[in-house]
Amino acid sequence: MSDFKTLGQFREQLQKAPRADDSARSAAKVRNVQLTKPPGALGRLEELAIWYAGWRGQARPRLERPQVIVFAGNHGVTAQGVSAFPADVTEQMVLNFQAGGAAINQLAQVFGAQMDVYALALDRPTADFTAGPAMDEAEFLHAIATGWDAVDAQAGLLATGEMGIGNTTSAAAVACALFGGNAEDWVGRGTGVDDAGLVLKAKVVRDGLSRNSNALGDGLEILRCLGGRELAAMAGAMARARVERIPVILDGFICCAAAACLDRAVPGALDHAVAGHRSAEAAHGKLLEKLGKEPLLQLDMRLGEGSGAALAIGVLQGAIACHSGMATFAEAGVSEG
Ligand SMILES: O=C(O)c1ccc[n+]([C@@H]2O[C@H](COP(=O)([O-])O)[C@@H](O)[C@H]2O)c1
Ligand SMILES: Cc1cc2nc[nH]c2cc1C
Repeated sequence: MSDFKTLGQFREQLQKAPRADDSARSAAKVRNVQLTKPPGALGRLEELAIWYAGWRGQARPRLERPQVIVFAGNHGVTAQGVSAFPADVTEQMVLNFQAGGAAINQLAQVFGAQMDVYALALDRPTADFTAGPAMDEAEFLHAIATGWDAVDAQAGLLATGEMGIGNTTSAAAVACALFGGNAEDWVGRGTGVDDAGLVLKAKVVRDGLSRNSNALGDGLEILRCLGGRELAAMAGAMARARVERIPVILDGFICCAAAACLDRAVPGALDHAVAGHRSAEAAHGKLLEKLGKEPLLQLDMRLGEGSGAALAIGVLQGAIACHSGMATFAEAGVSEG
């Protein structure tokens, strides 16, 4: 169980988290070149399997017990009309997740993942960040701790997803605070706002940054002041996974904005994470570039919920199955080139 009394304690856990196992990684590399295929013929699957082997500390790993966690939160900033959908949809979708009716339920099931859903104080939206910080420190720490505790320490993989009407505005503000540029560079259509909605979102992001200008020097402060509970919980879950050496697959724009705050707070904090997909949200590609992560999939999805990350579980399963299951040239009696 987490017992963070201060943000400093959380940061400290992340700073002292273990790194990947270099000897398992090296052994996996040696195995990779012996497998019955032309060198490099499995493309990015090869590096993916080696990355996974390093984090799990096994040269010939199996992917067992993948976990998908969906965190839901409500945002005070929705009162400004930044989403194409009403804020009530957050709670309605949580009921849908719990009943098994959402896209993420189907995808988690297809890839054999356990799926957990956490609704964070939906009846108490965060404060509108154009008027002040979205969360106070206690609320923020509580959301981080919820994410931290939600991770199954026995899981072999974590995919983090979210649900929160208004959260593409929050994520755009976070990204703009972290990486600079104009608000227009970071806002997108989210659930489907029109051109006027885009203009409004950019103004809201600008207002949020100027109202919280004293917070912009630190990744965790940016997440507290401009993020939301579901973003904080995703960051908490990713941090816990890092401590447990559980590899992570990142989802869309909102998930990556939360992740970027961790990376800013503790450089290298995302070394155990790969980008599951590039979503259709306008600035997701740019955010992934800032993170130095090449997405595994690009299917024009813009759902959130962890759906892109869940699909990428299948890619990782394929990579690991080949790496660990294939015969070597020597075993199969196949001539090397
Ligand atoms: O994952 C993405 O890149 C993504 C892009 C656009 C929208 N979403 C989802 O849509 C919701 C936020 O959209 P909005 O328009 O209410 O800000 C939230 O529940 C997200 O899961 C997610
Ligand atoms: C229906 C609906 C489902 C979602 N899932 C994630 N974000 C969402 C937003 C809406 C509006």
